[in-house]
Amino acid sequence: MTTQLTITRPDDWHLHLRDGALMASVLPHTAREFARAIVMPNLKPPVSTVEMAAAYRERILAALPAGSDFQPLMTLYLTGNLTPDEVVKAKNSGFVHAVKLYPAGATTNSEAGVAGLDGVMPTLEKMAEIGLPFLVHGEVTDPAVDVFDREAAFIDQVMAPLLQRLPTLRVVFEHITTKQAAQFVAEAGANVGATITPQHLLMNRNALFQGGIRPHHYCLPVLKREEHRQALVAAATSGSTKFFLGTDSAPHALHTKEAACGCAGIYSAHAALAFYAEAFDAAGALDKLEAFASFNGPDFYRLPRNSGTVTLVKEDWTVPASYPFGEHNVVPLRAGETLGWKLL
Ligand SMILES: NC(=O)N[C@@H](CC(=O)O)C(=O)O
Ligand SMILES: [Zn+2]
Ligand SMILES: [Zn+2]
Repeated sequence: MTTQLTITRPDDWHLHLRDGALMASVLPHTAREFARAIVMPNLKPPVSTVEMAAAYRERILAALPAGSDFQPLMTLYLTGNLTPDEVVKAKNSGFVHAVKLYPAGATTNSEAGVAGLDGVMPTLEKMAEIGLPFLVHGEVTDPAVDVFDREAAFIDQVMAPLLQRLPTLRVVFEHITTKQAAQFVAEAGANVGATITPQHLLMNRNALFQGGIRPHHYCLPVLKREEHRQALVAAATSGSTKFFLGTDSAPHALHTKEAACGCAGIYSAHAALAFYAEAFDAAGALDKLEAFASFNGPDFYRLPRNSGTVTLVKEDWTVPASYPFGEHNVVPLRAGETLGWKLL
């Protein structure tokens, strides 16, 4: 039985850091586990220009714990105003690594997103030309589509037509949650990859209603049936280079989760690698964790792999009931429960 695992220093390819005092509270968790992270731009107002991304990056760097060499990799929020010139500027900046699609109304702070892709085709064409990755929250927003079917519908209605139109566009299908998405990505060209979160590897939708309603298990895309969880585990542990680590750690203050209309987002940054180790261990695939966590992401983004290592040990520890989050608190995934893996 494996009791200790040393891997190349990993990165988180999908992270919400928020801003200000909230960011300062959660940033140390990510900086302890990861060398770099793709920082999502869904602030209010959204990070929609290179100038805004530069300023946000400076705020993150200023909030890092002393001695940390963590590097935030910035992204731009796709609004109807993002021009082809601005994506060229982004690519040339060296610190903006992608553009993010939030279909309007699909998720937290998506109001500024686009309703469809027709109006932004010149911008997407420019991205395909210069090789700037397009990160996609892949859910349709049509209220007539069942919430559990919105990702599968997105593949047929948006993702497949987009790639037919722009076959060389580099696309990351973010936080995939279904067997349809796993299969689509596996069968697509080398320009298409996907991130997978810890919660979608560890839980199915029963976790939303385990003995009562569980707001801290609610995220978007919402947890799916067990068959989908199994397909995601199979994809992550398959050895395919198309799938990589992206926690989608998305902190919300306790009172906004435990509410009549609670926010979507699961906080996992406090124990991200422990969660992935648990999922890969359960699948008997710990030997596949390093490529998923530390190689496939940088290779897709055409960035160097990290040097240095981190070590995980099979050792019980108890997750706190909450962590400070600015002047509030955030309830982490598995709050008050025991985890079997620990980052040294
Ligand atoms: N995943 C979530 O449930 N929430 C994310 C937004 C997102 O990634 O869709 C957030 O910013 O809170
Ligand atoms: Zn999303
Ligand atoms: Zn996200």
